[in-house]
Amino acid sequence: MFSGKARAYTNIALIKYWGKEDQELIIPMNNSLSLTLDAFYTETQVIFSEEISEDRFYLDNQLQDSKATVKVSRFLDLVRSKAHCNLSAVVQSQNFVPTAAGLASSASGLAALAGAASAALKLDLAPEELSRLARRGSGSACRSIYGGFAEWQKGDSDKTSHAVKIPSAGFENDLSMIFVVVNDSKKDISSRDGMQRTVETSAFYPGWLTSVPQDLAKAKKAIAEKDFVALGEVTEASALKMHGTTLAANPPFTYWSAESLQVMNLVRQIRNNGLACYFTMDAGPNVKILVERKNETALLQALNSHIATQQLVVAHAGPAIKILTE
Ligand SMILES: O=C(O)C[C@@](O)(CF)CCOP(=O)(O)OP(=O)(O)O
Repeated sequence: MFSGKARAYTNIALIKYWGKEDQELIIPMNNSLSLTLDAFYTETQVIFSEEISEDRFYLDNQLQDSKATVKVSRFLDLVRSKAHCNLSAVVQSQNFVPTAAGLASSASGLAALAGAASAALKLDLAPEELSRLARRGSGSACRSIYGGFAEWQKGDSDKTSHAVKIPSAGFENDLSMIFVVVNDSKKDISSRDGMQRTVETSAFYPGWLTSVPQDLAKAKKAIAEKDFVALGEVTEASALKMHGTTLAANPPFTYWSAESLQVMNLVRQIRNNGLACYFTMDAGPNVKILVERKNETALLQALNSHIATQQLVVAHAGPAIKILTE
């Protein structure tokens, strides 16, 4: 019996990953840059044993259906082949999110799975190798191996496509990210499906792709110079351009709801009133607001005086993945 456990934190991209060059290997079309956060994480335990006849996957103590289990099994096959092991496993994943409103991310889940499974089989992977493995589970998961700021270098092969930590002299500790949980009933299009449709059909996609390198350079310069306004501006621009591509997809779609737009407009209004804050958006209606930690309370007050219904969740910079001893 071989057991391993890991805790991995979610990350939010400031320069977005949106589109794959290789679906199977999950090689992206562009580099991306993220901030790992402390508010949401996943703890996963993996037990390989001769006693287990087939892979089983429990999420928050619920046995998952065959569709979800197959995805986990395919990922475990990667780990088993690296370890020359053919044992089946039980996977127990627990999402620690302050609200059930769909904030759990595949990034923390797949990163924790990669950490736990490789630890169980004593693969002893270096962070870069663990990032490569997590990438095979979900692209953004490769960034959750690191704490603080991480850059996913797209590379052009399984070996060269992984994230690296961005040196930041602790700038991440000057930041807060506030999640405005916008409850939206309509079924989201998964990021995997959304980006595939966009790459294949959107007239705006090439424009997005050509804009990423300079945005990435701006973001890295802003981090190096601890320039919050520059980082916020390029973060908001990256999100708007990424989401702009979905409007020109066929069929067109958007992840934004009416409430999302209201919150984005409120962020602009608060910023125009003199409080530096910037939003970003991913594959859902929730709005994430980047603010300097010293202005966190002022921003929460401004938000609370305008939006009563939504939930606000405050996050700060989070740590690297942690392999937990049994
Ligand atoms: O996180 C970002 O850079 C931007 C997004 O969140 C925008 F929605 C995409 C994340 O995509 P992911 O879930 O990693 O896709 P997978 O590789 O198909 O599993």
